[in-house]
Amino acid sequence: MNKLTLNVYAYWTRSTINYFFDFNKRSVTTIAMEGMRSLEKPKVIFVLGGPGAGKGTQCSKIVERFKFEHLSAGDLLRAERAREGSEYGALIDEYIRNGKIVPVEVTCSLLENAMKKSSNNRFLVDGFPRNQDNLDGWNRQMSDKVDFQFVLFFDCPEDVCVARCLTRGQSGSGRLDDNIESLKKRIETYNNDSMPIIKYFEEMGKVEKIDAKYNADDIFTKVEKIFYKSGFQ
Ligand SMILES: Nc1ncnc2c1ncn2[C@@H]1O[C@H](COP(=O)(O)OP(=O)(O)O)[C@@H](O)[C@H]1O
Ligand SMILES: O=c1ccn([C@@H]2O[C@H](COP(=O)(O)OP(=O)(O)O)[C@@H](O)[C@H]2O)c(=O)[nH]1
Repeated sequence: MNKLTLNVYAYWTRSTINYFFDFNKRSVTTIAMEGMRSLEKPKVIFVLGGPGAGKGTQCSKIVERFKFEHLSAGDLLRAERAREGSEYGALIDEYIRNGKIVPVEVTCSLLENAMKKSSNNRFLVDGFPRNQDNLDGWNRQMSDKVDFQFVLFFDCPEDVCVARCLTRGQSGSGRLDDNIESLKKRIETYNNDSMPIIKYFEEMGKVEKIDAKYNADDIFTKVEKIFYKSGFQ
């Protein structure tokens, strides 16, 4: 056997050994972890608060810091409304303009599909559940499939909410409902239909409430503390 053949042989032997070691290392640690993670139910946090309370703004910060996936029920509905051929486009349009809450079958399916598509197992469900129909539908379709954590509630005075939404509308949000007529209806829906849901979770000791009238960075400092306390890194 000449020197070149010997080197090729040695190289091949080393590569083969390395391959099996790497494979075995992956199989005991990574594959087991991947397997365990896929068996775990996804963790879900509901993010609630009035229109313009800052839910979306804080969710973006949480995504960056804690690697959650942000599922805004409102954004999912707006995307479905805009989807060509959607059978729910006109219905969603009518509900959003009037600050009414879309039937849960539509919203819950959009949320479930988005969760199925994701490889993440931590979700911020933003702007849902907003009324008893939402909560009942979620309990029927989703509650067994997820590991619900708590409600993150951004408590914000009405006048601050209205001012923020109007500014958002004037700075080109393109939203049909960031105008004073729709806002009056959204606030009414929030007080009549969404507040009782927040109270229900509060009675279960499942609400983390944050005063949301301050600036976004100060609010996030409080949000961070809640997430650390709840075991998220
Ligand atoms: N803490 C805050 N202070 C002032 N403006 C804010 C704050 N949080 C969000 N905003 C602004 O108010 C508007 C509504 O915020 P957003 O996060 O979209 O609220 P929500 O998702 O609750 O409707 C946006 O234009 C956003 O930039
Ligand atoms: O679960 C949901 C979430 C939103 N919406 C509709 O979408 C609008 C906008 O909701 P979003 O959360 O995007 O905005 P917010 O009012 O909190 O600023 C609401 O007024 C509802 O008409 C709904 O019907 N069901």
